Amino acid sequence: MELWSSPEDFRRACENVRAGGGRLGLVPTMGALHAGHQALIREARRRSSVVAVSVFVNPTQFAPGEDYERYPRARERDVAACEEAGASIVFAPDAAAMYPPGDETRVLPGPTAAPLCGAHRPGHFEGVATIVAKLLILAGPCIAVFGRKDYQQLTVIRRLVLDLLLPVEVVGMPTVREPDGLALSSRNAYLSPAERDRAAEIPRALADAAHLFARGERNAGALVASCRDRVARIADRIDYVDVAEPESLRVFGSEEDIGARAVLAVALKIGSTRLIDNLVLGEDPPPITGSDAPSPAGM
Ligand SMILES: Nc1ncnc2c1ncn2[C@@H]1O[C@H](COP(=O)(O)OP(=O)(O)OP(=O)(O)O)[C@@H](O)[C@H]1O
Ligand SMILES: CC(C)(CO)[C@@H](O)C(=O)[O-]
Ligand code: BAL
Repeated sequence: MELWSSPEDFRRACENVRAGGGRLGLVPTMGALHAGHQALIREARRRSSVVAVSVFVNPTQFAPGEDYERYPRARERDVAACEEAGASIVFAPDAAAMYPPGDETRVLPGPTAAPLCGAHRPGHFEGVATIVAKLLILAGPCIAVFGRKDYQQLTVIRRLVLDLLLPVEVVGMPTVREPDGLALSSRNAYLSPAERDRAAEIPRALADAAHLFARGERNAGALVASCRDRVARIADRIDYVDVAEPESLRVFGSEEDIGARAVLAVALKIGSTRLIDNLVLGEDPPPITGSDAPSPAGM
C-alpha cells in the first residue's frame, strides 16, 4: 500500500501507474470509510488495474456552522479498509496542500447545483466541484467512482467532467444500505441509538412513494406528500422532500406529472445530524420491502 500526503508525490505515483501500462481508477472520499465506500473501491478495482482512494475532508464544501471540525477522522482504519477492498494507493493530503497560500480559484457549477442540497448548503457544490476537479487533474484516472446516495453530487460531477473536457469515465454506484434500509453514511456515527431508530423511517418513506409509483401514481405532489408525511414523524427539521428530473434536476411542481423516471430526494435533520437519501422512481428498487407496515411504537 502506498500512502501519500503531498500532491506532487500522489501525481508521480499515478503517472507511474500509467507509465507501467496500468489503468487507474480513482475513488474520492472524505474518509471514515464504511461498506458503501468499499463497494465503490471494489467496483473501481473490477474496472481498472490500480485503484487510488483520496481521503480528504474538504473544507470548502462545508458552510459556516456545518460539521467540518466534527467530521469523523480515522486515518489508520481507513487505510486498512482501502487495502481490504483492493486499493493500492491512498492520498490523504492536508488542507494547506490542496489549497496553497493565496488560493482563490474555484470551479462554479451551474443549474444542476442550484436546487435540493444546493439550496440549503450555500457554496457546497462549488467546493465539491473545485476539489473533485483538482483530484481528477492530479490523478488523471481512466475512471472515477461515486455513490448514488449523493445523487446531486454525482450529477454535478458528470456535468463538470463534460464541461471541462476531462478524459475520465464517471461511474455511479447504487446506495449500500443497512438491513433496515438506512443508507450507510459516515454521519450515521453521530446518531444516538434512539435517533438511529428514527432514521430507519427514511427508507420506509422512500419505499412508500415507490409503491405508490408502482401502483401508477405520477402526480409529483402526491408522491412528495406520501414521503414527506412519513419523514415528518421523525425529523426535527426537513430541508426538502422533492421530486426532480433525473438528469437536469429540475424540481417538479406539485401539479406536474413526473413521467417514467424521476428522482425522489430527501434531506432532513435528526437532532444535529443531517441525513440525505434518494430513490430514482422507475429505475431503483424500493430500499426495503414491506414498508407499508406500521412504524415502531411511539413514532
Ligand atoms: N451508502 C453508500 N453507498 C454507496 N456509496 C456511498 C454511500 N455512502 C457514501 N457513498 C459514496 O462515497 C463517496 C464518498 O462519500 P463520503 O466520504 O462523503 O461518505 P458519506 O458516508 O456519504 O459521508 P457523509 O456522511 O459525509 O455523507 C461518495 O461518492 C458517496 O456518494
Ligand atoms: C466527492 C467528495 C470526496 C469531495 O470532497 C465528497 O463530497 C464526498 O465524499 O462525497
Ligand atoms: N457526502 C457528501 C459530502 C458532504 O456532505 O459534504
